[in-house]
Amino acid sequence: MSERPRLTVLSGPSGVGKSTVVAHMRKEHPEVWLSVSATTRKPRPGERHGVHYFFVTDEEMDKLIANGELLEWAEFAGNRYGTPRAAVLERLEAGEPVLLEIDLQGARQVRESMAEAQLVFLAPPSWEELVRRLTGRGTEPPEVIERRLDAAKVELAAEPEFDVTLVNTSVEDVARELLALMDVV
Ligand SMILES: Nc1nc2c(ncn2[C@@H]2O[C@H](COP(=O)(O)OP(=O)(O)O)[C@@H](O)[C@H]2O)c(=O)[nH]1
Ligand SMILES: Nc1ncnc2c1ncn2[C@@H]1O[C@H](COP(=O)(O)OP(=O)(O)O)[C@@H](O)[C@H]1O
Repeated sequence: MSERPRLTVLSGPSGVGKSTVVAHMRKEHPEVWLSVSATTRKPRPGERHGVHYFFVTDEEMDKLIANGELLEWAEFAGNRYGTPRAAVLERLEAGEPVLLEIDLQGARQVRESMAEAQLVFLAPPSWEELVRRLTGRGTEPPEVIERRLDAAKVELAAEPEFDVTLVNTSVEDVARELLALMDVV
């Protein structure tokens, strides 16, 4: 039996390329299960309920938290995000690799509650490139970008807390490295 951790957390600043890397990886390995988070953020064009996120109201999020239905949750740049607990535990019990794409505060909570989790930090090649990617994505207005860049400074400083750092220069390379860390290939 594999000794590798089965729960992998991918974190990194907004705009570094987490979603892009995960989408690339799952195109070739659809068997890799990614947890779908609940969020109070409004959907971006093209985002679908139940696929990218479960888009919930503030009241619904209050209930999920109060009922202990989230494995972890955090407020990020003015919205709340959380990982539904039941689906993750089901997959882990079935022995399947599980991937969470969550922020630094969430990663810290997972480390506390699941010591066997593997924490992976996705870093940008440079600060300038991070700004370029976040701005170039064109999904947020300037004041939201500013807020996310402030959060990015805190997240970049926390990189040493992670087990592994991958630098997102090439999406293909990072996707391959992540699969290897998850013991999928
Ligand atoms: N703690 C926590 N963070 C999450 C969760 N889902 C998403 N996030 C993080 O929230 C941050 C903002 O996500 P999002 O609004 O989709 O922006 P994007 O990452 O720039 O595309 C990112 O760092 C996500 O990884 C979750 O369930 N829990
Ligand atoms: N390795 C890369 N090289 C160049 N651009 C990238 C790379 N990875 C992602 N991007 C681009 O950067 C932007 C932010 O990526 P995204 O996956 O939305 O980031 P995140 O999920 O971390 O917020 C997108 O426009 C994406 O196409």
